Formats: sequence, C-alpha cells, structure tokens
Amino acid sequence: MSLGVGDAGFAYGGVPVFAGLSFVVEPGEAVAVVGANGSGKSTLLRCLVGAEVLDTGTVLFEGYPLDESSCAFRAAVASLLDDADYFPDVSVVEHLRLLAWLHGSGEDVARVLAEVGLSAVADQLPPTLSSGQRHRLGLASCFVRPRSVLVLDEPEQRLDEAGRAWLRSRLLAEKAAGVAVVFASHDAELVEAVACRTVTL
Ligand SMILES: Nc1ncnc2c1ncn2[C@@H]1O[C@H](COP(=O)(O)OP(=O)(O)OP(=O)(O)O)[C@@H](O)[C@H]1O
Repeated sequence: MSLGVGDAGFAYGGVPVFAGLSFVVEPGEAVAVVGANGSGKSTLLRCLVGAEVLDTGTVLFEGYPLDESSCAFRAAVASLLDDADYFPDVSVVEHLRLLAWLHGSGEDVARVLAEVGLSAVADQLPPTLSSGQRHRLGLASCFVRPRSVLVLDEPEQRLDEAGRAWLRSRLLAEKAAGVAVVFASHDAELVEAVACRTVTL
C-alpha cells in the first residue's frame, strides 16, 4: 500500500513548518525524511499518520485522501513516532502479546523479543527499562503486528552500534517484503543503506 502527501503545508500558530511538499512511498520502497533539527520531520510524519492535520494539501493513502480512522488505514500502518507511551503496569511481553492479539497477528512474540534483544527483560515493566530498551520495545511493537506501511521517526535513536546494524537489515527486509517505509533520520549510514529517495526539509 502507498502513503504520501500532495502539495502539503503545515504551520504552527501561523509560523510555516513546510509548504508545497509532495511525495509518495510505494510498496517495497523506503523514503527518508532528512533535515536539520526543527525542520519539520516529526511534524510531517505526524501528519502522515493523522496525528496532525495539514493546513494545505492532502495526505494520500493508496492514492486517496486519508481517513485516519478507517479500519484499512489502522490495519495497514505501523508507526513509531516520538510520543510512544506504555502502560506502566503491563510487562514488555504482555504489551507485545496484546498488540499481536489486537491486530490478529500470527507473529511469534518470543521471536520478535529475541530479534530486538529484549528477551532478558520480557517480564519487566516499561518504567524499569533503559531508554534504549524502551525504544526497542517501540520498534518491536511495529514488528509484532501485520503492516504494509511503516512510519518511523528517528528509528536509530538510542540504539547502540549493533542495534543500528540490526535496524539497517530489518528495514531492508521490510522493503524486500513489500512494505512501504517512510522514516525520519539523522543517521546518514541508515539513510544511505535503506532509502530509495530522500525528502529534505
Ligand atoms: N506543538 C508545537 N507548537 C509550536 N511549535 C511547534 C510544536 N511542535 C513543533 N513545533 C515547531 O515546529 C518546528 C518543527 O518541529 P519538528 O519536531 O517537526 O522538527 P524535527 O525536524 O522533527 O526536529 P528534530 O530533528 O529536532 O527532531 C520546530 O521549529 C518546532 O519548534
């Protein structure tokens, strides 16, 4: 499935963040959104998933204006933005089992836990995780559920060197599986390895 924007513009309190922006990410492609701190990457991704509303232009899902409340959109789009939050009294493995169940996923939660390196803390509560482990839980939350579009805001943040290498291969595998990937990043190596195109803000 495809996701993009046509002639998109957004302003906070009349202060423009971006304008006249158009791009589409198709199945099996990855688009990287790059730019300096404060250039609007997170805002753009929030618009893409319907968490913010564009002032001008349109978010396009499968070529049609986005209805972010539609079942098809919610079923297709897995996202990790900068506002991820977790139930404080639900363990790591319970979070992932819950998400897999809600999305009717047949994914093996133990496999995903092992892949993201969280097996040893599976029974811990989110407030007891390190910041990197909490970020890995956010990534795992995307990977235990079915998806045809993946929207990630700085997925490399807080990952160690091995974690960044894993992330590169994971995103390449997502593309190979036909997922449309759009991600904001400050990691030039990740962008170079994964992105088909960049959108610079
Ligand atoms: N709720 C808000 N109210 C007013 N201005 C905001 C709000 N959120 C963000 N901004 C401003 O919008 C601009 C874009 O912010 P955004 O977080 O999208 O940038 P970014 O490119 O993701 O930055 P970074 O690389 O630091 O994560 C910034 O100037 C920021 O100060």
